[in-house]
Amino acid sequence: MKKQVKVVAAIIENEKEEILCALRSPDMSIPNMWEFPGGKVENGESLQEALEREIQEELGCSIRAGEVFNRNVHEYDSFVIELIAIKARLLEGEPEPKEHAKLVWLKQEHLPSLVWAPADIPAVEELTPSR
Ligand SMILES: Nc1nc2c([nH]c(=O)n2[C@H]2C[C@H](O)[C@@H](COP(=O)(O)OP(=O)(O)OP(=O)(O)O)O2)c(=O)[nH]1
Repeated sequence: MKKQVKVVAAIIENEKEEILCALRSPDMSIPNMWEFPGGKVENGESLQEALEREIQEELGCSIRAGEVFNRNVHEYDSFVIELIAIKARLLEGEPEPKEHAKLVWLKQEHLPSLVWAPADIPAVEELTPSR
């Protein structure tokens, strides 16, 4: 059976109504694809705790994680991911790409212009206005 992972990902919006998008670096798994920053939930953590920890580690800023926005189960070649996208707001600091190749802030309608990790497509579609 394929390994199962539970991953939380942050949908962080700034005051210009732009959303933070992160490019996975060539040496990460699922390389060179865009994602919402986050990572795996560890044993004993709530979804919100996991997300707040991952963002501090990866982007060096603090957030407050809010409600779940989208949940999607996606089967990759070597594992199955449950991706849980959670709305979050910045509390302190500016996001810095400590592990990612690049960070960009994009308006919701421009999100589909990026090449997203396949597991993220439902969350991107839910965020994107239909016209
Ligand atoms: N963080 C994040 N990971 C995603 C998204 N979409 C998606 O398919 N993934 C995949 C990529 C990775 O295989 C996995 C998350 O692992 P990770 O490497 O970012 O998290 P981590 O820091 O906890 O993992 P590790 O390197 O310590 O093992 O989920 C997404 O939107 N955000």
